[in-house]
Amino acid sequence: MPSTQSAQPLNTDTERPLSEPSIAFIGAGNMASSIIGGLVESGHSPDAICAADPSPESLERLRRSLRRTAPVRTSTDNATAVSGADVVILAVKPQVMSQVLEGIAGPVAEAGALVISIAAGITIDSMRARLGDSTAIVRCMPNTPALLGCGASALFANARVDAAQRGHAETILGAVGIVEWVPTEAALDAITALSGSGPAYFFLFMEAMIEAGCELGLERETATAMARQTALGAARMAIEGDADLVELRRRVTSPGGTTQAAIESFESDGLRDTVKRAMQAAANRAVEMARDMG
Ligand SMILES: NC(=O)C1=CN([C@@H]2O[C@H](COP(=O)(O)OP(=O)(O)OC[C@H]3O[C@@H](n4cnc5c(N)ncnc54)[C@H](O)[C@@H]3O)[C@@H](O)[C@H]2O)C=CC1
Ligand SMILES: O=C(O)[C@@H]1CCC=N1
Repeated sequence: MPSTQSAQPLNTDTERPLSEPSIAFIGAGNMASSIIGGLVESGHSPDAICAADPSPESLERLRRSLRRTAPVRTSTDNATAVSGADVVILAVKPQVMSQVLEGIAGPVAEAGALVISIAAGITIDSMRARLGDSTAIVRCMPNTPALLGCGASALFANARVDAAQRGHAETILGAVGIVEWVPTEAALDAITALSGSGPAYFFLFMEAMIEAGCELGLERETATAMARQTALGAARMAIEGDADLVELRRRVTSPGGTTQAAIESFESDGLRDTVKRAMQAAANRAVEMARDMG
């Protein structure tokens, strides 16, 4: 039988590859749990991951979500988790970010860690002001489908981030979906409005379709099953199909048929403008949240 030993050199203290960064998650809620789950399933050593959260309930939910794999390390103290980490992932709500950064600035500087923030609307400048000018920072906007490994994350790095650290950021977020680097930090506000908040738009559209289906006389259970499967099928065709979105739509739309009647109704009701206004509102809110943080 061939040996299954890792080809990479190992850190003899921990038996994990030297190239594998140790990662501290600050906040162990929904997004952190998704990313940790993806990392562990893609082969990252659980003992190279520590999650800190003051809420024992959050830590317990994280442990339960990882019940099929070896447990990650946990702590109720952020500074303890950060100590010695190569990468620190900030996965707390924007409202507590200021207090969190002040508590970990010392250990982050000491470890020379890369900081990756997934918080909406928290700028690199505001983090740098609390962590120090020399801190390597990546701002990331992921989304909740990360939970199923089909997330979409956009990344922007400050000038302190080196090539190896960019690689770490890509590997970590790549464990739960696709990753795109954006050329400016401002582009992240647009990304937040598109893919960060986007899953909720599709859920809302599906809710509206289910309600309309019920009004047309369907049982709710039937309407729900058909709407869900239609969303899945459309998403898969958009990604895996052989044509662009306009062509895929054209193929459903028989001239003078039912789809044309519906599309004309959407267009005359201003669906495209409705979407533009909603996404503008989301992007504006991201900018406001950044201003509130200062
Ligand atoms: N939910 C979403 O769709 C997305 C969320 N985000 C961002 O991800 C971040 C986290 O969001 P969720 O995971 O949804 O929130 P969540 O509420 O599920 O998790 C936040 C966790 O932070 C913990 N926490 C509170 N104070 C803390 C402190 N001082 N130190 C350490 N942990 C603390 C809470 O106990 C909680 O477990 C937010 O900044 C949000 O803007 C980004 C993209 C999508
Ligand atoms: O609603 C929010 O503020 C966060 C950011 C993107 C998705 N959820």
